[in-house]
Amino acid sequence: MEIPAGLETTKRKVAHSDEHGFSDQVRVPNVIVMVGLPARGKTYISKKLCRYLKWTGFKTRVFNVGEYRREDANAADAIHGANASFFSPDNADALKVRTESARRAMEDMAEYLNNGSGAVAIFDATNTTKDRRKTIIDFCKKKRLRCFFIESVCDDPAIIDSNVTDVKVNSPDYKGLMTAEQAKEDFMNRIENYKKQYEPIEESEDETLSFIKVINAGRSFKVHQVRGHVQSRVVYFLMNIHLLPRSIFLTRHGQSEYNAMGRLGGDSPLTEEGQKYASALGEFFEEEQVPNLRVWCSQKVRAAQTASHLKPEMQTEYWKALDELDAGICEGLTYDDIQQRYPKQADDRATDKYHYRYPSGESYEDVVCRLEPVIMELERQANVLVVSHQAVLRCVLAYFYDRPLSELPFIDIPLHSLVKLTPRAYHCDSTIYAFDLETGEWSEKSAQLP
Ligand SMILES: O=c1[nH]cnc2c1c(-c1ccc(Br)cc1)cn2-c1ccccc1
Repeated sequence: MEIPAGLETTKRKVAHSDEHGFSDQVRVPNVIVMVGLPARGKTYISKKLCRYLKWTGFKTRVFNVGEYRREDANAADAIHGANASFFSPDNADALKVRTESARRAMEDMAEYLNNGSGAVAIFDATNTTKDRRKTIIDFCKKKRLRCFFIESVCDDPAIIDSNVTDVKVNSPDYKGLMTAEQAKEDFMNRIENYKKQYEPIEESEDETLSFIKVINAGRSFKVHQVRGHVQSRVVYFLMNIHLLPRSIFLTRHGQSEYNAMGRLGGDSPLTEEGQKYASALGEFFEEEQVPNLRVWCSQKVRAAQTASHLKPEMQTEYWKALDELDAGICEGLTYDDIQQRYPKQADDRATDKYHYRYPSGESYEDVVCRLEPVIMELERQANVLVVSHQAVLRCVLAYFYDRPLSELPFIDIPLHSLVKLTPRAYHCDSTIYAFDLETGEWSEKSAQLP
């Protein structure tokens, strides 16, 4: 009997299980293993990936073998500093310390994933030999962990040079031991030592291997056997990030009628004061002359009015995803109203402000979820100004500042202030410009946030 098109029953989705018997249906902890010569951005990728995965709700931690080695080396005292000779393949003592450090890091990783409720562990080390990778694969099989390799291959001298200059010369390995020039030269020798034994990943080494090769900081990729949700999110993230210097500007709308009345949400216009801020914002970017600035604005009237003083050629785009957290049945109320009418709601919100969802409304967790595409597009872009709302900017700043989600709902975002974020290798420089309505002046505060 012919089944009308579209009504055929879909086959019951059988849980896909790979050759290790890991099925997609159960939570399989993920190990992400970095591979690459020194100064190929392994720690850069590890930190950035960890920050992104944590923000999207995966409990993630980086295990950096260099930190373990420095602990062991200090304890052993046998090895002086960690200059290039420490990394010579002929230095048996040092090799012992390095192997022991890697072993300890792997044990801690398995503990974190199997007993510490971690979802993802990132193993940040060179892992440049087939032997070392085989050890890791066997270890993960034994501990029932899913393994994904990220190899960073880079032969662009400019990128390597920026890496050594930006991060290596300040490495704890050299602290106080030598000048920046000496440190740079020593580090180039360390790289030569690693090159002697470097075996790039090849499919032939293990046909079940899941890996991505990132070539020259994302100029091209080779992806092989991606398995599961986390690995596909990781691949997607790596294909969207870039190293180009740029700034991200964040501001709330100017004061609105509802702000002045202490009312939540709504879609009210700006007050006189709010309009003053909007006009000052236009003047700020008239003077700042930020190259190719893109303007992203929520679809609320108060935000659109705030962005209306910016030059038309700045191509303002309106994103619904940037709208304020929806307070549901509490929209338009003051906090006192809520305390009177819905005391239990007020209590629940105070108990867990991040997960609390307003009836018929949203939670901060819901806002993070709808902002993920905005964050991904911010990673792709260059200079962007975001004109949005308090709850939304708390989520965006928590991402760039790497704040725990529990702290996110408490990040301070005053009205009439503009945050300029400049992402660096391992942290974010940030400048806060506060506009004073009385004097019509901007004051500036800089901070290097972790
Ligand atoms: O591929 C590199 N080779 C040398 N260095 C590098 C990279 C990358 C990198 C790697 C993958 C992707 Br997707 C994007 C950037 C970042 N960095 C870096 C540069 C300066 C400071 C800290 C890190």
